[in-house]
Amino acid sequence: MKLPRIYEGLDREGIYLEGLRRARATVNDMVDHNHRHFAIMTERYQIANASPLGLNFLMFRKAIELQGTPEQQKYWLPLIDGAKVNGAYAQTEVGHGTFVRGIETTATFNHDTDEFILHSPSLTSTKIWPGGLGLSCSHAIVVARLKIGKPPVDHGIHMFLVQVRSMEDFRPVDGVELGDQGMKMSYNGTCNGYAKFDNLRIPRNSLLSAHAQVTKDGSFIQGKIDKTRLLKKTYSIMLHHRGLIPRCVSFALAQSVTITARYSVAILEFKSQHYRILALISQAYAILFASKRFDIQYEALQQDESGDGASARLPFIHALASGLKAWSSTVACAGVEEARQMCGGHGYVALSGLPEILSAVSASLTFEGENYVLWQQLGKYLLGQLQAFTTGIPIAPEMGGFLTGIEQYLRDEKFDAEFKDARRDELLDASKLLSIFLHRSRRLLVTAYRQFERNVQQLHPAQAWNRVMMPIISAGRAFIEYLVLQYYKDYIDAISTAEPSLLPVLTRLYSLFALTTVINPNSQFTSASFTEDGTLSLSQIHDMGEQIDELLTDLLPDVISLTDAWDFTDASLCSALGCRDGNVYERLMSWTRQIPINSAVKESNGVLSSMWDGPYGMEGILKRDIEKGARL
Ligand SMILES: Cc1cc2nc3c(=O)[nH]c(=O)nc-3n(C[C@H](O)[C@H](O)[C@H](O)COP(=O)(O)OP(=O)(O)OC[C@H]3O[C@@H](n4cnc5c(N)ncnc54)[C@H](O)[C@@H]3O)c2cc1C
Repeated sequence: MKLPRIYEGLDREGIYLEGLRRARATVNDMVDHNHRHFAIMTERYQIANASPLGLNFLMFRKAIELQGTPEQQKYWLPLIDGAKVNGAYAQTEVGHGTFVRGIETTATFNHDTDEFILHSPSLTSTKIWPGGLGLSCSHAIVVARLKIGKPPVDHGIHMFLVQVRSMEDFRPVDGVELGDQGMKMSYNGTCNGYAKFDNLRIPRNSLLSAHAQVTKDGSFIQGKIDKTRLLKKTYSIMLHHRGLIPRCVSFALAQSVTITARYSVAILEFKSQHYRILALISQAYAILFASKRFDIQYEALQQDESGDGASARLPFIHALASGLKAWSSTVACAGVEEARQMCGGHGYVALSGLPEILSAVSASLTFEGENYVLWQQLGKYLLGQLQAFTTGIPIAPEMGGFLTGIEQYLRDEKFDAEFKDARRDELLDASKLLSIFLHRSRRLLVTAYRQFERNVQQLHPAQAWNRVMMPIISAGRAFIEYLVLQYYKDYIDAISTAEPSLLPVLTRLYSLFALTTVINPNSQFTSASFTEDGTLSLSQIHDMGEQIDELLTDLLPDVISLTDAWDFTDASLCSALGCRDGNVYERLMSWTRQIPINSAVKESNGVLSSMWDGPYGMEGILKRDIEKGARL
């Protein structure tokens, strides 16, 4: 029962060096054995940007793959794959995160020297947050405004591949100030950092030039690639990274429920524990199945070379990636926190592994598109599709099934929904459950659409949008929950022939996921949004509660198999509470005794000498002169 090394060094430098040690081990493994296992997730199943060498294979490589010329790719990709360079992706600035169009860093072409001058013109233009940039990166993709001519003409935002440290001694090159951001909620094994450029000269071929080039004479040439392919390539980087998040957060949630299930074996009979663990397990599976479906659609888009097909698909996939990312990270983050609470005080201690998983997953609410901004991107798409539908403009093929039938909602007709008078036992039927989610999603979309249409007659569109933002976000969330349930159902349908033995448990889990989304003790909005129009009755909600109870009883014997099925190793969980052998208390106390501060105390007869007689030690407090006459 040896204490994992990550708990040994608790100073900033120690934690970073531990992160680097682990990163080196995984990268060496990839290079030596020619695989890509850790290119997306670390050995602890965190998104690879948690590692100081992670963004090299993730964002740095992808940017060159999609935005570099064949020559640039030929030169750089082998260096990346062989870990001969370590790259970061530097887009965010102190003053500009979500608002990418506001980026201030400039790359001005200098005709005389055939170079760009990379410069941070203000405090707010300082690059901040790039993973690995603080201490570990030799290179970075820097997103900057391209300027050419006298007076300079702004050609918009472009990507530049920039060397930021010497390959000899790893010092920052002249003209770049680099630094670490210090301790964060999590991600402390890497060095998210800042970079300030002071007229740094970089060669003309630093511009990633697949789609736009600057010639020696300073001409700006847009690539000949057609508009759809250009859009596809530009969006692909974002879609790729955004699309990875559901998969990664499903693992984070699954890790937490695995730890909590193993910790809870003796207390699973408590209904609240029983309810919470199984609801969370069902969510982890729902996110995983949805992410698999997204991967298939993303891959199909990549393979689709036809102009029309790809251009029709792209907006849907973009909206899907935004919504799935926002939904899955929100659900996973709340779920990991719930799992932590379920372990009581032990879940709060670092040795449980849960605080690290929680704080890491909470970063995914913010990066790759802040969630509330992403909900709006989805909302914009949905409102646009509904408007197209109502005015007879062709809609995306993926939206056909959803929008066909929405006329009833637009006409305010009474609903004869197929679930309207569904009896108690019918409320477990997969198709009926799906139709409940479809109804709610269509209804909320029409509500938001109407409110927007009303407001936009009196206000500027941006003001109207702002006023209706919350209903739009609710409509987006309901749409994603409907899709996730649809994907879950498709997955079960597919598995019914491939793995029929899994069908009963996965079907129950599906129903539990759906019903606990409707009846969510933690969210009044959720239940209300299913019932407020009266189509689903209160007595049906009561029946759902009873069905949940029965599902919980049926699923109880499967809790451990459902979490073991993720097959996490003890080493990847790093949890005193969650090892496979279930030896919780013995391991917790064994690891606690091995924490360096406790070892030091033990070696000096049970007292940490610096705390007793050091400059601010306890001795000075307890043995201070007591004022005459004072009472203790
Ligand atoms: C762990 C971590 C790693 C990161 N790694 C990288 C990296 O490798 N490279 C990189 O370039 N960046 C990285 N980032 C930065 C990240 O991409 C940004 O933090 C993110 O884009 C959000 O931008 P911001 O921090 O400026 O927040 P803001 O966008 O300013 O958000 C602040 C608040 O304003 C709200 N808001 C903003 N715009 C709108 C709007 N239009 N409508 C409604 N509300 C709005 C948001 O909802 C939020 O509540 C990382 C961040 C984290 C936390």
